[in-house]
Amino acid sequence: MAGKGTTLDMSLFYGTTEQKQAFCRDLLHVLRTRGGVKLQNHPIPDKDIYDLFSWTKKFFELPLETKMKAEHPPQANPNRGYSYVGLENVGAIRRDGKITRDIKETVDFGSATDDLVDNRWVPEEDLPGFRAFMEYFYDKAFKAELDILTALAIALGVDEQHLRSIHNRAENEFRILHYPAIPASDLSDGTATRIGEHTDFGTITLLFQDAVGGLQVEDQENLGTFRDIESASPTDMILNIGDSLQRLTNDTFKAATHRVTYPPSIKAGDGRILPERYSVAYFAKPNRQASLLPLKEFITDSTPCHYDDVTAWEWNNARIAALFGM
Ligand SMILES: O=C(O)CCC(=O)C(=O)O
Ligand SMILES: [Fe+2]
Repeated sequence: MAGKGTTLDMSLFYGTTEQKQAFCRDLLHVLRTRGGVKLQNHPIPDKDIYDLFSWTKKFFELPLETKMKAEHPPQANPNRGYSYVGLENVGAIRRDGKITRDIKETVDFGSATDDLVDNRWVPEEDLPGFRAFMEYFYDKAFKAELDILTALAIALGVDEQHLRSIHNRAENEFRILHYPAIPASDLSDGTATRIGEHTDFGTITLLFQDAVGGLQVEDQENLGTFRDIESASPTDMILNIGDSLQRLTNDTFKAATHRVTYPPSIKAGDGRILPERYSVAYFAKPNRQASLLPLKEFITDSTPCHYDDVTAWEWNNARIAALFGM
């Protein structure tokens, strides 16, 4: 297998025909068994990712009243703008009905050319250059997304053009996250965490994290077992499968449950402070009007269709409403 374990070298995708085939095959294998994969030498330049983290930090370091100028509405839609600690609780979607608070603050963005909802920005003079950089990065991530979708289409033997065409409007969501420093003991009774267990709603998520750690993904071959995903560098791209790809592939891919908790080196009883953590997630989604009915390649006599027909937008809205306790 090319690459080590859960890390793959995406430059192979741009190499010879054999290298490209091997990369696609390995990508499929790791995603199906582990639920997530780390990509190195992917098409987003390292400098852009270092700049992304530096802008992210600058945003969250603004005074609260400045950040609130770009406030996320108190309800799920439109999912745009700044959510202060406590506004959104991913754990609210737990099946047992209990709420676990997420100790995080976030900003959600969409495409700059989205014709349905506008982004919410702090005034340019409060953080000059932030908006231009975020719009630039959104585009870079979109191009990387299309190449990864092509690789998945090749690996799965599905129509590459079709998969790309149902993602061609870039109706994606992009989020920067800051987990403030907190005493490890705050997480010990289960009423609070960094981000509760969940699956993402879209097709694939491209995730970047700093060196703090704490991200865990459920192993697809040992459900209930979560593996720590650590990045050698913030430029590592962590790729997860979301609900929409599970539906489109009729459960060939399962959406990977993940969460963020203590870094591996810190335990609840340590009396230590969890250092602050920054991460960035790019949620690639099908076009809002695209059907999430499984693709024809995944429906056979022995594997009937597992899902009803819903549009990507209907699915997104049903899932996101739960995060705001609606
Ligand atoms: O912070 C992270 O590493 C994960 C964030 C995440 O899972 C999300 O925002 O959906
Ligand atoms: Fe997530």
